[in-house]
Amino acid sequence: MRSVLVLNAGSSSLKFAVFPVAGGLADTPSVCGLIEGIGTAPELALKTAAGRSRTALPVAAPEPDGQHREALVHLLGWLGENQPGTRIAAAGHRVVHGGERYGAPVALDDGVLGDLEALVPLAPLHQPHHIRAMRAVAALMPDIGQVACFDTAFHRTQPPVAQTFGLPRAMTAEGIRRYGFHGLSYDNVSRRMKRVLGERAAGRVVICHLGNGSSLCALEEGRSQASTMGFTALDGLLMGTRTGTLDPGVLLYLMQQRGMDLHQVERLIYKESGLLGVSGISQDMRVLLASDAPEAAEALELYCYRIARELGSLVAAVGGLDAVVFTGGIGENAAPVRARVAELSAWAGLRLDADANARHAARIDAPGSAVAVAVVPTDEERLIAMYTAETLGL
Ligand SMILES: Nc1ncnc2c1ncn2[C@@H]1O[C@H](COP(=O)(O)OP(=O)(O)O)[C@@H](O)[C@H]1O
Ligand SMILES: CC(=O)OP(=O)(O)O
Ligand SMILES: [Mg+2]
Repeated sequence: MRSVLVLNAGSSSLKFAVFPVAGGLADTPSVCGLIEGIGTAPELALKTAAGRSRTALPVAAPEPDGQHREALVHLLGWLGENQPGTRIAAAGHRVVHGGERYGAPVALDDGVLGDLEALVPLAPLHQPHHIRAMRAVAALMPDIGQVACFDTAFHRTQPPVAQTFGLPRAMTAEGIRRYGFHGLSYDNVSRRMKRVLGERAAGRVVICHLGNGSSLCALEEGRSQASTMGFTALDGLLMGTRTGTLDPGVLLYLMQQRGMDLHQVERLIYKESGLLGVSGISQDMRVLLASDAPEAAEALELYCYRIARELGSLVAAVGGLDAVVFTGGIGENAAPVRARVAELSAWAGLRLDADANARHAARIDAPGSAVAVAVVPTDEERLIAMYTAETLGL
């Protein structure tokens, strides 16, 4: 069956989903999963109608480009053997940074690839891996079309005041401004939240995308008005390994007084901080929630406190609050995080139904809560498949 292959390539993982397109785009993928541990001990984890499985993958190439290509070769080989009817007609990619130029999905060519490469310094944790996956697909399946779908695109509707730093205006004109990320997730959730929120979906809504990377987005009439992430995916909330908002004076201090160089600072703020750095235990929310260590509790409290403070800032940006939506691996699954954020945001009118929250129900606000609170699982892959099929006219 003609299908779209959706790829979301990260530093050590390749998430994928295959959506049949014959007779219209399927709602659910025929198969999805991820290859994780690329660079260490790669494993293919799959979800199909038949159930779940995990298989270790032999990978020989020493360098990351080669390993990503091998991971893709394994995936395509596996699809050929186990989903024999599947014919990949196109590939759609999640791309974290689209810069100033890309406000909508785009068919890939050498010019676009060059532009995306120029944005690598703005998203070092993500962008190089997307480009590797695109090159690997081009080498292995030269005849299929590829589409890049951008995390930044959804935020184009923000007013200039929400996009501007207090820098000299020439720098703003050069594109040094707030872009915002997780846009594919916000786009997808905003399309589906009406079912759960009714009329409030068109009001002032804050979506909390809480995953390994975490951010908030304030929407009005389903359009992005402000977000906690800025020029890069470092800004805003505390994350798995990223600091979130940090007084820039700390960076000057570390470089001037401690002699840290650029690479050390980059590693510190992207990879060694956040939940991992504060707890000293793990970046994984499941591990922290299960831990009795006071350091884990401190990291959790800081994570929730930062969300609640930023939520207050977004309420100010849109002048009120009608609904809050939780999504992402943490937002969808970590009831204690939702409970604590709601408790700290009681002033804004949030009150949770403890049982509904514990069950991860679609609506978790208590009767009489001034603000509606919902849990809406995000599905970035389905949206990428849709944009890919639309862009290529499949
Ligand atoms: N059942 C769960 N309870 C609590 N946290 C969870 C659960 N499942 C996943 N998570 C957390 O979700 C986070 C990953 O979120 P995800 O959206 O998959 O991240 P990303 O897409 O950025 O890799 C991890 O911190 C993980 O611990
Ligand atoms: C933009 C971003 O932070 O993405 P992720 O959550 O996948 O790391
Ligand atoms: Mg994610």
